[in-house]
Amino acid sequence: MNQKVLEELVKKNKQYCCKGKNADYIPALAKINPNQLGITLYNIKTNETLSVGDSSVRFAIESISKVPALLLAIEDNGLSNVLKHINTEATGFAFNSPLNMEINHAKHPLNPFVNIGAIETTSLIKGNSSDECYRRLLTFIKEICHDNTISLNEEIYQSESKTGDINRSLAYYLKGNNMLSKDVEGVLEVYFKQCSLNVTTQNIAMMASVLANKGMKPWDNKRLISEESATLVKSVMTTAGLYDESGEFSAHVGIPGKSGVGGGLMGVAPNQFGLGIFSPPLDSSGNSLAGIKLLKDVVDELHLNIFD
Ligand SMILES: NC(=O)CC[C@H](N)C(=O)O
Repeated sequence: MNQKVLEELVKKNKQYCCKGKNADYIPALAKINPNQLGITLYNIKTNETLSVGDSSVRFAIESISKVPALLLAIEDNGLSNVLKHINTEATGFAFNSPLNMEINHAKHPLNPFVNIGAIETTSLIKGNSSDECYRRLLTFIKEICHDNTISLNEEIYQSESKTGDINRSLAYYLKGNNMLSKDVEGVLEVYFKQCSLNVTTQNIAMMASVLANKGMKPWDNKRLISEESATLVKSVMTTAGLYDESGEFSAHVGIPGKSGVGGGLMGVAPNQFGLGIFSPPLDSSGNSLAGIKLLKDVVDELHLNIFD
């Protein structure tokens, strides 16, 4: 694919920005300009980057941070220990639903990519204080995104924290059922901060390229995560990366994906590309509406569907 083809696809899909709605349960996200669409493709074979549209705009990573948090928790504890705390079942429920825990009287959160499982995941990151856990996660995110300038969006963090009572209820549920070993407010501080990091589509494409490249950073060929954890994470992204829209996404787009309510969307084309997309207006499941349409067009154009 060349620049011109990608520009055409962005132009074609820009019309969908007005069909979705910015997240507003985090008030700071409601204020973001909705008329934005950007994409970055990172080719892991040639190390070339292709970017079009609003690809250097910084936006809140939100739930895409659940991927690096899980990867770091696995690096810290080993995969089998993490899986003693969190299952990998696709839940089919909204990302913040308490049903992600309660169904089947589960003894663990059902999935690391819905909020209750993500809070549990964050609690598994090692550190002597919540600040140290956050710093370690930030360092890891800078490394996997190949960008040392990634930092906290203070306004979004304050907004998340002030309005985060559903997440608080999920964390207290975990604590009350002896599933959270750390203090609730400390874990939530790390979780709200990880969601409030400012990233670009370039950053997301780089992170996706490490997963596409079986855990090796394609830009320097050094291993960052184990192949085993890259494989596991891609699989969970395929079944649960887009919450209650994951089945539709897999059926119609056909690559591992992970979304965030800031409008970000990560796509992984194994052994080929890392993809990062940004467009703030969301569909009813909380996923970037124009972002999914654009990703589908790119996947079709490049024949990346893993089920083909
Ligand atoms: N789906 C999302 O991106 C949700 C992340 C957001 N910070 C929340 O916890 O509600």
